[in-house]
Amino acid sequence: MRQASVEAATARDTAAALMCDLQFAAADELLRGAAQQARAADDAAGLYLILQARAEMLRGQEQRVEAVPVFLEAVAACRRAQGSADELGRLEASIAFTLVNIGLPDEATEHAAAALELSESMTRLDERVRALNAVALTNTRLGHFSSARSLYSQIVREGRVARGGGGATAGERGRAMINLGVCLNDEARTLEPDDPRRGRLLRRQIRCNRAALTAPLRPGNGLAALLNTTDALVMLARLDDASQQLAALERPLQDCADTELRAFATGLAARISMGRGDCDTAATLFTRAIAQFDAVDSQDEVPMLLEALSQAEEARGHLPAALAAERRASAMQRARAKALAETRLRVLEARYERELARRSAEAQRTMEARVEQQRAQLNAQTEALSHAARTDPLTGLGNRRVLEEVATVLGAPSGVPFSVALIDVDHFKHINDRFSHGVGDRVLRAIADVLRENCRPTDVATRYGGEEFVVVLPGMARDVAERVCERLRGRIEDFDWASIGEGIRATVSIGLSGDVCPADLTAVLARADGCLYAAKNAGRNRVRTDER
Ligand SMILES: Nc1nc2c(ncn2[C@@H]2O[C@H](COP(=O)(O)OP(=O)(O)OP(=O)(O)O)[C@@H](O)[C@H]2O)c(=O)[nH]1
Repeated sequence: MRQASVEAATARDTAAALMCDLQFAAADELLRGAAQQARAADDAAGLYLILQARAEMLRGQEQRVEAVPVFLEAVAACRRAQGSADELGRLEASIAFTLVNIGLPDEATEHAAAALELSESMTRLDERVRALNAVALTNTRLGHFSSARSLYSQIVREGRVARGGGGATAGERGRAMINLGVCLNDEARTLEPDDPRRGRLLRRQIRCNRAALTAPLRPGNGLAALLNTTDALVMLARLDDASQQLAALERPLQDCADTELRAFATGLAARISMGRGDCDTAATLFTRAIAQFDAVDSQDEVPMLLEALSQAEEARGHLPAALAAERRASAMQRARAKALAETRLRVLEARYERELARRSAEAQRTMEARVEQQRAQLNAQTEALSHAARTDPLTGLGNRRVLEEVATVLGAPSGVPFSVALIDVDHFKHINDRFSHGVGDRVLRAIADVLRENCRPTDVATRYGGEEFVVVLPGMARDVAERVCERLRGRIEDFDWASIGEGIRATVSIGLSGDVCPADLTAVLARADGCLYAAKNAGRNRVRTDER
């Protein structure tokens, strides 16, 4: 993960402190502002930090639908900031949990799949187990019971391996066992009462919840596990066992602050009475359970309880009450379907918006990459053209243009003396005429190689034209330059000319103009040319310098 800005980290910490003081509105405002700044500064890592904090806060505040777009943007920012598999997996799992809990398991599928894939490379076992839990829960809600069951078994196994590895993983393991119980119960509900698999699933559910109680659970989760067991006993028509278990839970339930759990227990007691044919008590208890759920505005169980109440009222001959319960159940179901459709629409809008943002960012990146590629091509072409324009194609040495550039640099009053050697191949016309123009070319290339190999990196050897070369020797006094020229001449004379062709021999004459500082290169070359003329006149294959 890239480094988040200090501002983003500070905003996140300040918001966390505000949340601790239950100042959620202030925390939300702070996080929104900080997110805006991180977006403007293109600080993906900071944006991820802030959005994750805000999404978790909204989720904690039961504002699950509002949390979805924030989570979606957080995961995009986390990807851009090259977040780790643990970080990304946590976010994907959170999105899946959130979508499942708002009743949209279909929408959760994509995120569950991402969490599953990331779980392979997650290094934190608690995060990995949490991600697998999210995937299994999504599968349960989609009715993919068998894959959910095998995932839960995997989580329980991994949790057991990591038993020494900390409470967080053990907690996830306990939660996985409870969720497995829910999964078994959901599957049992899809089967006919006389299906033998139903009994097997419910008995396994009971075993599973009892096993969950051996894991370190939050108090509410322990009670939920026991109530789920009671639920399975009721479904198995083991009413006495169910009743006994419920009686044992009476005290802990009274002490428990969770009204929903108490309402759930009342509903179970109602179903036990109903199973025993005591419709009067059942009707009273169903009505109480509904009131308890209504008191905490918890709607999930109510339509089912209303339908059960309607049956109880009908059985006791209270038809208007039966009808009223049925009407409210169907009104609630309609309202729930409508709310769900609206929620789905909002989630889809949020995803669509994110997709648009992703595409436009992608298009921008593609465009930038293309521009960059074209720029690189252009630079390479310019470089190649400039190299070609400055290079003699036959020998690969610099050409006259390079010499002109050197002249401009050396013409500046830098105080650095330099020497210039004008080198001319002796009787080159004769070589061409006797051996061919091709051999002449090879002789020129060989001389260029000798010059290249025997000059310092700071010296500039160029082909001046035809069979003439110029070597500029910066910072070199005449007497030293003369020795260098003598060496060059000797190396050329001693070159293995027979390697080019039988009978070939080539020498050069060199005119040297030395200790020039600063000077006009044209004038210097004219002086060197005078020296060259002298060398030729003196019999060739020799060096002549000026001012001697
Ligand atoms: N093979 C070949 N010959 C070239 C090239 N450029 C110039 N020449 C030839 O080089 C020869 C130069 O001849 P001259 O100027 O008469 O001088 P020279 O024969 O070297 O005699 P001196 O300089 O007096 O020793 C000409 O015949 C040109 O055609 C080239 O790129 N390749």
